[in-house]
Amino acid sequence: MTLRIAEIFGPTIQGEGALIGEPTVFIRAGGCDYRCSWCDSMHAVDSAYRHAWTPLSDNAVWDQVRDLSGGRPLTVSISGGNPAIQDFSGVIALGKAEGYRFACETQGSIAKPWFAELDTLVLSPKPPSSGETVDWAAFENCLTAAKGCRNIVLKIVIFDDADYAWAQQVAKNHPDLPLYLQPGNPEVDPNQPVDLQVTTDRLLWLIEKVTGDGWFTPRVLPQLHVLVWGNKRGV
Ligand SMILES: C[S@@+](CC[C@H](N)C(=O)[O-])C[C@H]1O[C@@H](n2cnc3c(N)ncnc32)[C@H](O)[C@@H]1O
Ligand SMILES: Nc1nc2[nH]cc(C(=O)O)c2c(=O)[nH]1
Ligand code: SF4
Ligand SMILES: [Mg+2]
Repeated sequence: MTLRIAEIFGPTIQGEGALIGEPTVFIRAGGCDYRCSWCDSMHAVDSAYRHAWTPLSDNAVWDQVRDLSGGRPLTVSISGGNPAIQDFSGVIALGKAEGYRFACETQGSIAKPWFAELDTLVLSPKPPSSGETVDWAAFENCLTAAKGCRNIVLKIVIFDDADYAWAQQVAKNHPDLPLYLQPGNPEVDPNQPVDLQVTTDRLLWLIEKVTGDGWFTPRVLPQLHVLVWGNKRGV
């Protein structure tokens, strides 16, 4: 299988959601079926960056991950773009044979059989502020495809009150999925510093919404990598 890869980097720490803080190597797939207005990874989405996406075989991808991790098994995070456009089953098989674990981040718009091979599937359906509309039938197909994956979680980005209300409805419809909320980052230019006060104010706003409403099921987390590195790429 030949994969279109925007970047492979690490080891770093997983900055978001269920595996926050866990050492990981990222594989960022090139290409996405969405165009979220606030996407922080447009270099893996917009076809203007296509020239920088490298066609790599499963083995070539795996060799890079092994080199970056020094051959010591860790959790590999497959993100993008939408990695579900492509077939990562070969890479996952190569890694599992060497004792590595796999997590994948996807918006839940395309289901793939290889979801069942993952240790963690992060489904991140997009709220109204993204400008995208969720196809809930496709989302359900992702859940079905992932049967066998022990850790399926929801991660929702919240920019405003409408996103927050939407997340509450999603939580109601999926009470069995652990839910992680993260404030949206409005500053996504990799060449501009992030204002940490703005970042923590948005986190505080979200924490106060959740606690004020007595909504005690989600976990509220910052993007740890943004606090540490801002919008720097490759971390
Ligand atoms: C870049 S996306 C790639 C994977 C997949 N396309 C998805 O959206 O889940 C990885 C995660 O970053 C989140 N994200 C993207 N832009 C963001 C922003 N400006 N602020 C906060 N989270 C953001 C997405 O919602 C998603 O949970
Ligand atoms: N450290 C770190 N954590 C992340 N969690 C999700 C990321 C992503 O862009 O998919 C990401 C990323 O790019 N870096
Ligand atoms: S689905 Fe993910 S990668 Fe695609 S545009 Fe939205 S945030 Fe960016
Ligand atoms: Mg990111």
